[in-house]
Amino acid sequence: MSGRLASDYTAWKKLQTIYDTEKSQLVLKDLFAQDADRFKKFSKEYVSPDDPAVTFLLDYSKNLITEPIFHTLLDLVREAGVETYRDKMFSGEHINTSEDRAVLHVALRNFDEFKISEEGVSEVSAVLQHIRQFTESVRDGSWKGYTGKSIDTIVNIGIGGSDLGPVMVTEALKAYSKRGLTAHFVSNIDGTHLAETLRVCNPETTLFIIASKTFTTQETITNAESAREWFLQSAKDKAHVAKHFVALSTNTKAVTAFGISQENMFQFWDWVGGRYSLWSAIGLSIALVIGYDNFEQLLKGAHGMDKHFKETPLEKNLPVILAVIGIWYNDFYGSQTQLLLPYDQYLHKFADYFQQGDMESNGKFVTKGGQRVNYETGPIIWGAAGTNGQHSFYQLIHQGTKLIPADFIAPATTLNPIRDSLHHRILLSNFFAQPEALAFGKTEEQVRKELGPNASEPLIKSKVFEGNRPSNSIIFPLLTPTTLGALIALYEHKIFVQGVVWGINSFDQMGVELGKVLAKAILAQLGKPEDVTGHDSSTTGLIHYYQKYRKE
Ligand SMILES: O=P(O)(O)OC[C@H]1O[C@H](O)[C@@H](O)[C@@H](O)[C@@H]1O
Repeated sequence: MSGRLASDYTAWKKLQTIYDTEKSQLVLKDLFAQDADRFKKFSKEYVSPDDPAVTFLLDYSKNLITEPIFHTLLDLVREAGVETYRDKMFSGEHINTSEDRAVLHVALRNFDEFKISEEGVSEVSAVLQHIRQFTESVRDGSWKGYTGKSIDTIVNIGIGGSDLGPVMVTEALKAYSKRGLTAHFVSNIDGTHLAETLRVCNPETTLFIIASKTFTTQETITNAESAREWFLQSAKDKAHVAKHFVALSTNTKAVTAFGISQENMFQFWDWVGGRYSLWSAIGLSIALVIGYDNFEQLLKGAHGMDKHFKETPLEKNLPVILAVIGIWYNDFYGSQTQLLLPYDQYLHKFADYFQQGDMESNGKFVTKGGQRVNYETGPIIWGAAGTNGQHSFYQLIHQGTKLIPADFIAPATTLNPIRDSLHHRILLSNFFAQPEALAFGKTEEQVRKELGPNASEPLIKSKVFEGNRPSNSIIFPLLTPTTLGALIALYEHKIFVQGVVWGINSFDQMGVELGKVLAKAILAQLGKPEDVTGHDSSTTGLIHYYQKYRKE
């Protein structure tokens, strides 16, 4: 975030030379054969500084690295000033320079430990209390709807950062959720999303949570207005809106203009980025579903990781380790993508969540200093829950032509030990087998032996696995709110470290603007063909085609 080009750093140049000269020797099979201690050297156990029960193991030994490479990568982190920028973030400096804002999601889960003086920080605990009171009254049934019935359904209306975190976490912590309270999430402007949700809602017992940092996002405001219209068809009296609509926002004026009173508004601040906001009032739906105490555990788990990130030397600092390994593939091996593969059905939205978290943060081609980078920045994030991915895209990661680094993530024990944990043992056997297969493959010689002398040459070749495909493995005892908090914060800080090394601003999102502006202009032209002006022939042709069929 110094704004310097990463490729100008001495360590970067050194890494390039190492890559050019040593690449052919970086063979996992040999690296493991040469060093019996490789796993010991390249794995670390995280134990939360706050709670020894929050722990996981990161095994990064199946990466195309040696000790000198690892240390040169850490030199790069040092040279880029990551430690200084980390401390600036924690102290509330305005490191989001393009928007002149602090970046303080760590203040939302701080519980008064780090001293941060920024406007709003002192209000965090009051908002948490507000969340506690409100969630308790909804969950114990004392919050009543307009006909005196308790709430049994919540609908979070929000998009991007005001949707993805709550969706991911409520799915991940479903086992901790209150039965009898159903949560829906409406994000898409496509009327289908709202219509299909409202079909299963009862206006007397439904609470709408309008989640929008800016309270100006077209999708969210339109969905919220339509939900209010639907609600009033039954409730009739506008005064009833207060019992069924609450807002999560930084924009008090727009919230009150919408008709939601200030006491039903849960505040947050401009130093909370949308994709880092699940820890703020945006997490209200999470607290409603899993209860306030579990929500607080989630925050505490993240806080433990914040402390680890802030206080641990670089060579033992887990977000730093993940970040540098990612940089090694992204910038020297030319890998375009990064897989996130949780072997846990509860984490099936983890990759979706970090698509925004990582790609909106680090998908930038200009440094903070305004220079076009001459290297790759943020990777494409994708993934699916194991074992589903194995029956879908794993063919390509095993035998395709691309190098795709993968993070495998799994709990050692399951929250659903059906048939004496048989399912879980099968799941974990796959979690252990896949990184092994990727790393060590299967040689032509092995295939020949297996198939016998009559096998055809093409068949033999098609069954060879070249191996040498890298991965990290993360294994933790059980998926709990605290462990989940720590895992999310681990990846958040990894994104931070990479952004600093690449010299970009990980905390703005200018790239989502242009499409929005064009859509607004086009919306005004959709009526008549003669109104469609100022576009290329392709866009004009597409709109004209639509106009032949439009009914409304
Ligand atoms: O919460 P809001 O203000 O509705 O924004 C929703 C989303 O809008 C845009 O896509 C971006 O700015 C995202 O970062 C943000 O999360």
